[in-house]
Amino acid sequence: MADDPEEGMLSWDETVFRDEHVFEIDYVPEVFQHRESQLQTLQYALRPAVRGNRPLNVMVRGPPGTGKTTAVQKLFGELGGQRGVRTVRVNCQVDSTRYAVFSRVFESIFEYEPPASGISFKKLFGQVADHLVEEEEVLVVALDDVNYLFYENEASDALYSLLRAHEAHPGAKVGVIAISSDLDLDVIESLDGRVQSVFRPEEAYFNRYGHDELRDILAQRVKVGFREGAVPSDVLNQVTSVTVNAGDVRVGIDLLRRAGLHAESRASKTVESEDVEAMSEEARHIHLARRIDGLNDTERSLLRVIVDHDGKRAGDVYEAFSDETGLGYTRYTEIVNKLDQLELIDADYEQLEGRGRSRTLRLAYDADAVRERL
Ligand SMILES: Nc1ncnc2c1ncn2[C@@H]1O[C@H](COP(=O)(O)OP(=O)(O)OP(=O)(O)O)[C@@H](O)[C@H]1O
Repeated sequence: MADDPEEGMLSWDETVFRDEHVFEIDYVPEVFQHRESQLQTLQYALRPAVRGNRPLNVMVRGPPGTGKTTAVQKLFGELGGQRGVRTVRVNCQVDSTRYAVFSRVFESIFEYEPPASGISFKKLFGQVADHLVEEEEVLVVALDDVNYLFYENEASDALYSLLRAHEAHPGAKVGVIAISSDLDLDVIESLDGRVQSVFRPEEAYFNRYGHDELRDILAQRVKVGFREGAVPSDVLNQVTSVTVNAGDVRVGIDLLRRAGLHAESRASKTVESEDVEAMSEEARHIHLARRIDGLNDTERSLLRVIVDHDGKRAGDVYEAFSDETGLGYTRYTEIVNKLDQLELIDADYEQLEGRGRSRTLRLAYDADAVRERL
């Protein structure tokens, strides 16, 4: 058999994976290590809900891919089983207005979507609150990626309504977990004074994982996701290094999956260093892909225009943008600011000779990499 050229090769129906699903974004890992203190803070804050009382609010912060969403999902998984507690996670990247946030809560409670138009916010809010009071349910809302509510200038209104629900509707008990991955955004400071006075949250900070923590997490994913022996330890080390540099577990998880598929395309039973190398570039761009996915058509149009006018002055870019979309300067500036906050572009002021200050718009990524994902 030693001479068999087929040895070590995959046949067409074989795979290096045991369970490929564990590499998908909606997978909630069974083993969740290295977040004990953050989980404790969340548990402490939410415990009153189990006893029928209003929980403490929590501000969860930390860079992308540090387990914030997963921690909340894990706790919600446990809490959701308790009578009298309703948990709702809202992805503010998708639902980025107060109305959309409450629609999501409504949908979770009544199991159908509220009519898209024709129902006022007040009514929507009233129905949610009445339900909580009548059913004696405590509501815990996680506003995931809450930074997007700030970009749309909806954060103060949304939080105000949630936090003061009990004033308009006595007996309604609502707690909020606000999750932000935008470290430049001072959430509390950016809220209106009227909201600041009622939002004094507990804080849970999710720092970046260190090298060894990342290796543990990725090793665990390899264990459940790959067949035994398919990922040798030096390959795992290589994936860990790429992940440490990116600082986001997602990069490592995505890289493992892609490297596995690449190995399969070579009909190899094991993932090798060359598979990781071939796929590293793609995995590093995972943030870029995610950020672009969250943009609407107009925002994409502007990004496309900037790709073609990389490094030009804001005024010149505006002309091209307005030719294409017919939109005005105010809307244009709002979108520029959003793309800047998302770190897709750098919009920095520069002193121009004799003309005062002007902003220059530069892509934060390689133009081809952006174009491919638009
Ligand atoms: N301690 C951990 N153990 C196992 N998997 C983890 C751990 N931390 C993060 N992950 C995984 O990393 C990925 C990203 O985690 P998660 O979505 O929770 O991060 P996040 O901090 O909410 O990111 P973002 O701010 O970008 O939304 C998920 O696939 C998650 O399963």
